[in-house]
This record gives sequence, structure tokens and C-alpha cells, in this order.
Amino acid sequence: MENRQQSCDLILFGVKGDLARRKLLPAIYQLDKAGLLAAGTRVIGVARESASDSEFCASVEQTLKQFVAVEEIDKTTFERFCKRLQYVSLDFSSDQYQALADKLSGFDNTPVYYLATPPSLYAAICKGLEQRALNLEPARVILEKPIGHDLASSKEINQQVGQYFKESQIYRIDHYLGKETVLNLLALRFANSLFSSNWDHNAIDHIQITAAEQVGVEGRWSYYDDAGQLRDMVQNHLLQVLALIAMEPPSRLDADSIREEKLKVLKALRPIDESNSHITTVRGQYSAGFVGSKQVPAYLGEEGAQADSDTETFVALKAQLDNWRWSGVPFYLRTGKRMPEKRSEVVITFKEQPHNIFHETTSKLPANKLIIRLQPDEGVEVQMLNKIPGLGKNMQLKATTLDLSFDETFEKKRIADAYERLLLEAINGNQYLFVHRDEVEHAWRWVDGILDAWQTTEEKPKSYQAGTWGPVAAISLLAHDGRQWDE
Ligand SMILES: NC(=O)C1=CN([C@@H]2O[C@H](COP(=O)(O)OP(=O)(O)OC[C@H]3O[C@@H](n4cnc5c(N)ncnc54)[C@H](OP(=O)(O)O)[C@@H]3O)[C@@H](O)[C@H]2O)C=CC1
Ligand SMILES: O=C1O[C@H](COP(=O)(O)O)[C@@H](O)[C@H](O)[C@H]1O
Repeated sequence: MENRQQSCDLILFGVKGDLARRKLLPAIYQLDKAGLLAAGTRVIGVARESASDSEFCASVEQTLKQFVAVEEIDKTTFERFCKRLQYVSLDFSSDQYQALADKLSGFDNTPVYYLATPPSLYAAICKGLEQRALNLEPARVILEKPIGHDLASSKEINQQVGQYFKESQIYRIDHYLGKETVLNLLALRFANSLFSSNWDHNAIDHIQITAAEQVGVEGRWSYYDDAGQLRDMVQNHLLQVLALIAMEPPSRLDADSIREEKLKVLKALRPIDESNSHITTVRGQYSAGFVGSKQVPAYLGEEGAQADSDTETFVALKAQLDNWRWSGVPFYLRTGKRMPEKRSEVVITFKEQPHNIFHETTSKLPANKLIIRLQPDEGVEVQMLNKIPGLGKNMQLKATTLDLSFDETFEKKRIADAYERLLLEAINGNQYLFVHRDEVEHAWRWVDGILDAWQTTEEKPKSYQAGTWGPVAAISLLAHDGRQWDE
């Protein structure tokens, strides 16, 4: 396969950690398998324990066997992949970066550093790189979320990394931006006049964004309990999806144009504070229950749990944008752990017809809906009314669905994991799927308002049984506006 990618050194800090093993190494392997890594590209694992290159290669083989589907692993690719693998042992907070510098010197590859470590190490790593002049352009650095715990700490992290790398070298990951279906939002909106001309308060009644998961905290209690669902999912993934749906058409498909438009959306979010949080937000925490047929414990009974915690595992919000296009159009966001199914989707509900000429047979004309299924069963669905064929005197209408499943439409083409797409874009120096510092900070500003309001009003999470769609209050949030969640 012809390969037009740039040759680079992918340096994975924290290569023995969960993210690197579960997501990054499998993604890089898949890129290699797809012929998307240039011949000279190397993958350099960096971690604390000492190991030789060949021991590292053996451990990566085990990792791939664990996290890549068996039919996806082939001997030829693995042999090629193994030749790319090298290892450096390093305590990230030390000043022993010479071994890494030695590994990188003498190669003309662009270094791409992936910091798959706790954010508290970002400053030390960036400083260590700078001391060996390893931070100079064209070097790039990829940062994992969370970028901070609130606005102040995110500013601190951004400022620390910014001391050593320019903004044009920094790639902040939000893995939702690497999902095929999230990218398809751009195609849907800006390649189809049917939608682009009906994408505002004149045509749209409201928008729902749901990211539901069946899993609980998956052994990450200490991280998660400190974060909660608002910080873990809304501050980043849901607000990024909202921004892509709501932004003005960018003039080009490039990083500056797209990030500028997303930023305007984040700036237009109406603040939520103690004056309105009781009518715009719902916090929940799961109690024991059944997800499918599986019995699961309460949040407070999960592995590693403390006896008591007020951390939310569910959030529902009514967000509003104070701008011309979206005046009066609420965006309802909902995300939670231990929901009945894993489902992420965007539902756009259009306005109802102003007058019903079919009233003799159909008392109410249900609104059209555009449903964008982000995962699983990726696809796009349009709900509309059609006439039931027949010679009867009165027209009989039926609610019907135009359903475009990606799996069927694109002939079961393998859908790349988000990390594959994002690593590839970083290798190629394209920042358009990465988050600008200003976006992170504006998202935090809005989220901080909600967190402060919950604290001031002492808003405790409402209980919901695992395997349900959250507390009853989440239903009331929409019912209050005469609407309901799309199920
Ligand atoms: N796991 C996931 O699915 C996701 C993770 N993230 C983020 O990615 C980052 C990494 O997460 P995750 O992989 O889960 O975390 P892990 O704790 O599993 O991995 C972190 C790695 O960093 C290493 N490390 C820590 N301190 C040092 C040090 N001083 N010197 C050398 N190595 C060190 C640890 O090595 P050692 O074992 O030797 O301590 C460990 O292997 C975090 O910021 C997390 O929030 C984001 C989204 C999803
Ligand atoms: O970033 C995170 O995302 C996952 C959900 O990702 P998805 O691609 O499976 O939708 C979430 O489980 C995790 O808590 C969060 O940190």
C-alpha cells in the first residue's frame, strides 16, 4: 500500500498504563496494519520500570492479544510493528531525560509525545524535554484529558505546558472528536443543503444529546469520585458535540476556522448559577440494580468505594445559547453510568407544522426528527410522516423512518477507533480535531458555574436505580417544557 504519511517518532509516556495498553498501542497497530505509518516511523514506549526493547516488544504482543480482536492480528503486521518498538526507562519527574534524547538523536523523525499520564506530571515531562531541547519545533505534544479539575487548574496546566510548547505544537485530545459519527456531523451539516438551510430556531424546536453507558466506574473509583459525570463527560465530550452542532459554518475545514467557531458557541452558553440551577440541572447517583440481566452494585458499593460520596454519576442539563441562530432552542444534555444501554446520540426535533390539513385522520402531526446515532449501530435516521398507500377516501398517515445504518450503507467497512483517527491527525500535524486552550477554558468557565451552584445550594445527587434512565427529575426537566426524552 502506498504510504504518504510523515515519518515520526511516537513517544508514549505512561506506556504501561491502562490508556496506552487498551487504546493507544492497539490504535497504532491498526494504523500500521492499514499502511498508514511511514516506513521510518518508530514507537518509543517510556515508563518507569526497566526493560529491553525485546522485552518491551514481547509485552506489547501480549497487550495486543488482549485488546485487539484476534482476527485483526496478523503475523506480517506484527513483525513490522515490532521492529518499530523501542523502550526507554524513565522516572518522569526526574531530570534523567538524556536516555530519551539519545534514542531520538540521529533520526530525522518528527517527535510526537503522547502524555498518557496523570496531568500532574505534564509540567515535569515538558520541562524534562525542554532541558534536552526535545521540545523544539516540529515536535508535538498530545495531552490527555482531564485538562484540570476546574478553570483555575486547567489554566495552570495550560500555562505550564505553554512554557515549553507553543499552542501550535499542543494537541489536546477529546476522543469524541475522533469518532466517525461525530465527524459526520460536519458532513451532514455542511454538505447537505437540506439540513444547512433548516438549522436554526426557525426550523428546530429543540436538540437532545445523550451519552449513556452501561458500565459503572470500572475500577477507576478514586479518579472518578473526584471528578463526577459533569467533569468527566460534559465539560469535554458533550460540550464538544454541542459546539459542532451549534457552530456557524466555518469558512474552511481547518483547525483555526473550526476552533474559532466552536469557541463562539462555548462563549454563548447562558451561565447556569444558583439562580437557575434548580430548573436547568439534575444530578443523580446510581443505587444497586440490574443492567440487562446483570446485577450490579450501587455506586457506593463499587470496588474501591468510600463509605459515603455525593459524586454524581448522572447529569441532565438544559443548556441555552444566547445567540441569533439558537435563540429559544434548548439543548438538553444527558449522560450517565449504569444506564439501560450504551447509546450516544443526537436528536434534532424540528418544529411542528403550523396547520394540520389531515385532521380528519390524524389529530396531531408529530414533529420530524433527525437522529444521529453516534454509537453503537452508527447511522442517521429521519422520522417523518407518509401516506399509507390505499384508495380510501381519507388520507391515512403513518410515522415512518428513513434509516441509514453505516454498517449497511458502507458495506460493513471497519469503523476506525477514535484514537486511530486522532493519532493519525497528530502524526500529520493537523490540529482541527484537537481542542484549543480557549475552548477548554470556556467550557470550564460554564461547568464551574454549575459546580458552584450545586455547592452553594447543597444540591445532593438524586438516587436512580442502576439500569434506568436516571432520576425521575430528569424526566421532569423536559416535561416542564412540554417535551420528553427520545427513547
Ligand atoms: N484509561 C482511560 O481509559 C482514560 C485515561 N485518560 C487519561 O489518560 C491518562 C492516563 O490514564 P491511565 O492510563 O488510565 O492511567 P494509569 O495510571 O493506568 O497509567 C499512568 C502511567 O503513568 C505512569 N507513571 C506515573 N507516574 C510516573 C512517573 N513519575 N514516572 C514514570 N511513570 C509514571 C504509571 O506507571 P507506574 O505504574 O510505574 O506508576 C502508569 O503506568 C490520565 O490523565 C487519564 O485521566 C483519559 C481518558 C480515558
Ligand atoms: O472519557 C471518557 O469517556 C468514556 C466513554 O467513552 P465512549 O467512547 O465509550 O463513549 C467514559 O466511560 C469515561 O468515564 C470517560 O473518562
